Amino acid sequence: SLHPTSAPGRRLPPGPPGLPLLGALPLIGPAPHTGLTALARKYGPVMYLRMGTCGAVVASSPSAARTFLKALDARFANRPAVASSVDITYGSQNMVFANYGPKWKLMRKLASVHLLGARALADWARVRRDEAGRALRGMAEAAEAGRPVVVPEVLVCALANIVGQITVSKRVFDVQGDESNSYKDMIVSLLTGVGLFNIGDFVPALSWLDLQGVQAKLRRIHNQFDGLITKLLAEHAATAGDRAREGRQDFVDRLRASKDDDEDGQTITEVNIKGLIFDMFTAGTDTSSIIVEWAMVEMIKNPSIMARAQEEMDRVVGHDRRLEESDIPNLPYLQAVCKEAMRLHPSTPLSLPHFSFEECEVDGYYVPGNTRLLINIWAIGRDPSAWEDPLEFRPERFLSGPAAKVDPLGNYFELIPFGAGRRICAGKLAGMVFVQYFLGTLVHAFEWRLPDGEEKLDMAETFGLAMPKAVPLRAVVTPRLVPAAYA
Ligand code: HEM
Repeated sequence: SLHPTSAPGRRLPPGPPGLPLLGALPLIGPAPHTGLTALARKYGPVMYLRMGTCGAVVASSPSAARTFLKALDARFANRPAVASSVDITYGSQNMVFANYGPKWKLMRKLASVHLLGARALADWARVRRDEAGRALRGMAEAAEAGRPVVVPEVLVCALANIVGQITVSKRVFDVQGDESNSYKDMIVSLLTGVGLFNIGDFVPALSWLDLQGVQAKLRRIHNQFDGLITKLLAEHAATAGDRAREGRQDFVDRLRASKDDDEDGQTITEVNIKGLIFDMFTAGTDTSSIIVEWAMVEMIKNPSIMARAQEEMDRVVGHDRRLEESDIPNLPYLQAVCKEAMRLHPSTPLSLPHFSFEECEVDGYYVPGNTRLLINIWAIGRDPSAWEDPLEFRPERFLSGPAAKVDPLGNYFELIPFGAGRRICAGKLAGMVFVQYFLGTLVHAFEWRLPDGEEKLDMAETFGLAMPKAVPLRAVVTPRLVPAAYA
């Protein structure tokens, strides 16, 4: 049998019985993070679910996450082979879906050295500042014209332009002429595609129920996205001379230059380069935007939190200039708001799926080989035994008391928006900067209110891989700084 429950001494972790063919899938429901949270209340923080042909363990408490992402980290450091990874990520030749091995290690190292590590991040601060400035100008224009701003659109545009510039020296949302729309469309369908294909990662039931439609969409998105990357790379090659003259290398230039740097006999291929560009656009834009959007929603809902954040900024930054990244260390309340948004609204509520090829023992239970691991980051952030009044948005909890020492970077298992262990988010430092800098900039530069007649905030979540607000936040903004700060 695929599930050797009856073997002596092989007791699986507790879990729901489920149906013969689908296993526990029908019990999870359309919003898997909440469905799995409800199941964990019944079966405990380490659960085993039979799902079709492949079982899954689900970790739903800080200590269960520690068990899997610390003690058993290496064993579970692979990714399951799912339709999405095969169809959309060049057969898992990117970083996000690569199994734990020397090629993954090399891609992670190169991404850290050239793009995402602390030094590389400091190198391209200018790009972030420039894009934040453009976003501010666009919003100030909307304010003048009496138009509401759509927060996730502003953010995704800025973040995709940042990622485009640092990877291939291109502002993907700002191409002149006819090309502009097709770039935009491709990026947008790519981003919605992320949600789409990842439903299948976690809940094969959904792709099982709509198998044909999903597969067809996946292939369409892959072709569109591959077309975009191919085009970006062709333009990149055509402009290589200009960049060489200006001494300005982007990520792809640096990857190409490192091609002879074999590590364990590994070489970065052209397909790996495409896969890495794919990773940066998909993993690097929506994730940060979602957290900033939810933080804005919570602050508009709780005016006293908005007021306290603005007070702090007015004291530290003033009204004569816009907020800079160098101000962030002096803005502890802003930092606390970001942590609280990451706790209640983690952008990937079930992280990314991990996978173990080999069997192992967990807390005296037997976990078979070829098992997926799901970490319910969403449930962990709301765990009542780890958090006081877990459902309340209260940034103050990070200023004093037991949570004051907690950071979200994988060191404290009660707050792991980026995951933890060796597969922790490769862009966690970039994600922190994006969230703090863009949220800070938006809150410092404008007063916020909901459009007339739309004063009721809809808090519904959508679930794909990522968890955006179901209804994008639209708001009316009024500048609160001197005009020169928006120039
Ligand atoms: C606040 C923003 C972000 C959040 C909350 C976030 C969250 C996550 C999570 C939960 C994972 C899965 C960890 C695991 O498998 O255990 C992940 C993986 C990853 N993230 Fe992020 N992320 C963010 C921003 C970024 C950015 C800005 C980039 C790059 C530009 C990025 C690149 C990646 C990559 C490449 C992986 C795969 C790592 C691997 O498989 O080894 N992320 N992220």
